[in-house]
Amino acid sequence: MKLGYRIYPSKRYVSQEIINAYHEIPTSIVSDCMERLFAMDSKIRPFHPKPRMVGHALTIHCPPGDNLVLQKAIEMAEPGDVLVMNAGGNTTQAPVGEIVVSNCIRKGAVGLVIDGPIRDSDVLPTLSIPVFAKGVTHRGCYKDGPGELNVTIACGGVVVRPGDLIIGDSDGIVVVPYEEAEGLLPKLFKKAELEERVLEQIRNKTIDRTWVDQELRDKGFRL
Ligand SMILES: O=C([O-])CC(=O)C(=O)O
Repeated sequence: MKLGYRIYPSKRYVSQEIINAYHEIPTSIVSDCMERLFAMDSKIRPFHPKPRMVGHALTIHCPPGDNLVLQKAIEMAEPGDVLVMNAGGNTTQAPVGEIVVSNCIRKGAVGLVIDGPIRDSDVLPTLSIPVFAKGVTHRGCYKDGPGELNVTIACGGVVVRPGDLIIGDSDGIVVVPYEEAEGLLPKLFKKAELEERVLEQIRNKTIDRTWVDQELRDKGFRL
């Protein structure tokens, strides 16, 4: 297929059980458990009061200032998809507003992530799915193309492939490679339990903090 005009179906979906399990875990823990290498740019922020989101990536690659193939992506979207769009990092034209998000809701998508801005910023927080984006502008996009769907993209400094797991909350977005989604779960739950134990020890004042001085000494500090 001709570069710049590739449109592929996505056939990779993790199970609903895996999606449900990720709903229990904050992005901070997922990110820590992947060595903090899969975090999207923190400039991509939620524009929604309840931004918790877990779904499989439907990837979109549009030229800056254009959203023609995003319109096609909406019609290809399956329930549970997160539409993830490389908009070229352009923050002067918004590919996504109330009409796009309402159409995504019609298709059962669970969220959108754009390395560009939104518009209709008063309305988007009132809709039923979150949008993560880099800012706001009233200026809209053209619909001329070209563009690509379900190809490997970069978004917010992370590689995203069709079907990768996209997890979002108030802290931002983390991407779990499709092949790792199930295998990572035990590590995530173990870390979540560990953090809960530490917080309990802080609350009941039994926390052991001797490791701080030990770590400093190991690094050559003279205390
Ligand atoms: O359709 C578009 O170009 C984006 C937009 O304005 C909307 O979603 O409301």
